[in-house]
Amino acid sequence: MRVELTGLHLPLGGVAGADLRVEPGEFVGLIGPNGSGKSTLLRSLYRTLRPEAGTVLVGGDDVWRTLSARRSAQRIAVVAQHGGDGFDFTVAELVATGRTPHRGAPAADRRIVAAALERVGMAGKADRVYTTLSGGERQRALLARALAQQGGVLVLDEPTNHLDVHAQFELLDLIRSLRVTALAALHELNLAAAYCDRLYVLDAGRIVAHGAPADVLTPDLLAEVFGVRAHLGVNPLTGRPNLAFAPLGQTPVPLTETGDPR
Ligand SMILES: Nc1ncnc2c1ncn2[C@@H]1O[C@H](COP(=O)(O)OP(=O)(O)OP(=O)(O)O)[C@@H](O)[C@H]1O
Repeated sequence: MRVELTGLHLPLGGVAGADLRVEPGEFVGLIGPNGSGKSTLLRSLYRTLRPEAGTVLVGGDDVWRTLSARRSAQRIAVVAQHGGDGFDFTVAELVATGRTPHRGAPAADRRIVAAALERVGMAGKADRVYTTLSGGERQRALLARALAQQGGVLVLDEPTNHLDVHAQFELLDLIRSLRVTALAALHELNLAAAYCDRLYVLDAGRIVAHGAPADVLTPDLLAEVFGVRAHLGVNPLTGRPNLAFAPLGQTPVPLTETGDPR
């Protein structure tokens, strides 16, 4: 299912004139500094912040003008930051809320919820109260709810928050394996480079670059947008782009021809 945001102006976050497209089955990362408008832009996609201008198409239909809230929730599942806070639901109850847009048969819904919990490795914690989970367990429960929703599009707002390094890989591997259309706001640029097919860079509400990670994550762009010095290399373990960072202005360490410090 394709996602197309065109000429998007939002009442918050300074998002002005944003164009963004996610092709069916693509995993696209949205990166940018704190406060650049990533969450705000995602909210317009999952129908919680109405655009002032522009269109949000999912599967060819306008989320705001054509689809009802229920129809759009059948297509778009969300793993938002703090998505389950404030509810004393058990994990199974929380995940079952992912079935709300479908109004399916209860027995079938229970099977879908159980399968989603199994998929994220949370089957053993189905009866725990959500608010008693660790940060990483909460992220898995929220992903299970999104899986249970069975939309063709997955929107994720910093899904690797609170996860240890192994759990980060596991979660992003899982998302890739779903082969859904996915758009994720990510802070960890090396994870974005390793997992995303393409990246969009937001700076003060404007999309300033997009493309393949190795084309986008240039030292010049990272200096301008994030205010850091960066070295773009290759992760010797994965062959994917790999960044090393230093504060702008710090004296560079002299390197040998192989890129090692002298
Ligand atoms: N409800 C709101 N009321 C007022 N300002 C808001 C609201 N929501 C967001 N903003 C502002 O819009 C800007 C963009 O916020 P947003 O949360 O989209 O940024 P972000 O790129 O996701 O940031 P972070 O990386 O820190 O999560 C910020 O300056 C924020 O304070």
